[in-house]
Amino acid sequence: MSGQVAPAAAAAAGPTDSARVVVLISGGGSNMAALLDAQQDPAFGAVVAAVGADRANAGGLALAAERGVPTFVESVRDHADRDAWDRALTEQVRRHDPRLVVSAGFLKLVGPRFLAEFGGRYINTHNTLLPAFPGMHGPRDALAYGVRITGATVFFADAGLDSGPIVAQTAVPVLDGDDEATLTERIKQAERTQLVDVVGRLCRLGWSIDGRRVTIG
Ligand SMILES: Nc1nc2c(c(=O)[nH]1)N[C@@H](CN(C=O)c1ccc(C(=O)N[C@@H](CCC(=O)O)C(=O)O)cc1)CN2
Ligand SMILES: NCC(=O)N[C@@H]1O[C@H](COP(=O)([O-])[O-])[C@@H](O)[C@H]1O
Repeated sequence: MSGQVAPAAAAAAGPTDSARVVVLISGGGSNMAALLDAQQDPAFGAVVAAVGADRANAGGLALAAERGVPTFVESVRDHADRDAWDRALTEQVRRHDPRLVVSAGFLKLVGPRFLAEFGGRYINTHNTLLPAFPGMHGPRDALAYGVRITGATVFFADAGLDSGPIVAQTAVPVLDGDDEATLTERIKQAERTQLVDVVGRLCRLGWSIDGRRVTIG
């Protein structure tokens, strides 16, 4: 994965100059909500153009709609096969002409058609310090292993599972007495701060990817 994406307008003076971002979710969308809060500042440099989900009961959809953000749902079960779903998701996202696609708790692996169009400008936030503990249950797996430090990772997604080039990481301690819920929530606090920072910098300054090396600006 290599390539370069230019910054948004030199001085993103407001929403009309901000980079368009599509956010993909499957659940409550607290990371998505943090981006909606951040974009209230015109200097943020990004605006959430749409929020998509793989299921209609994703709680974040209602939250986005309440704030006037267009939403869409593409469920795998509504399509003949996974490739048809991949095509449909790609078309839905394309409609919103994003500079950047962000997934946060989006519980589907996107396929080759999506990556052909958005690879290199599709980031995901994951609630562990990759490459440790990829997949659906990061905090649970970290707790079970007994690590003392975990955290969250933002990376450019590729065809693998949580294996793409890393943009940023933030460390979070595992405390005595933690269970999956307390650790997951502590990670989320740091994760949201990191995601807002990374999305803002990517959109304001642009980025380049050379192999596994990501450079912002
Ligand atoms: N091509 C890629 N797509 C996605 C990636 C990625 O790295 N490459 N990251 C995920 C997010 N993610 C962890 O951060 C993740 C999401 C989903 C799964 C998974 O096993 N999903 C199953 C179905 C699970 C379900 O619906 O309950 C599946 O896709 O069949 C693992 C990791 C976002 N997409
Ligand atoms: N690897 C998949 C996965 O578990 N992702 C995790 O889902 C949460 C979504 O929270 P949110 O819906 O409150 O933003 C996030 O913490 C994210 O790291």
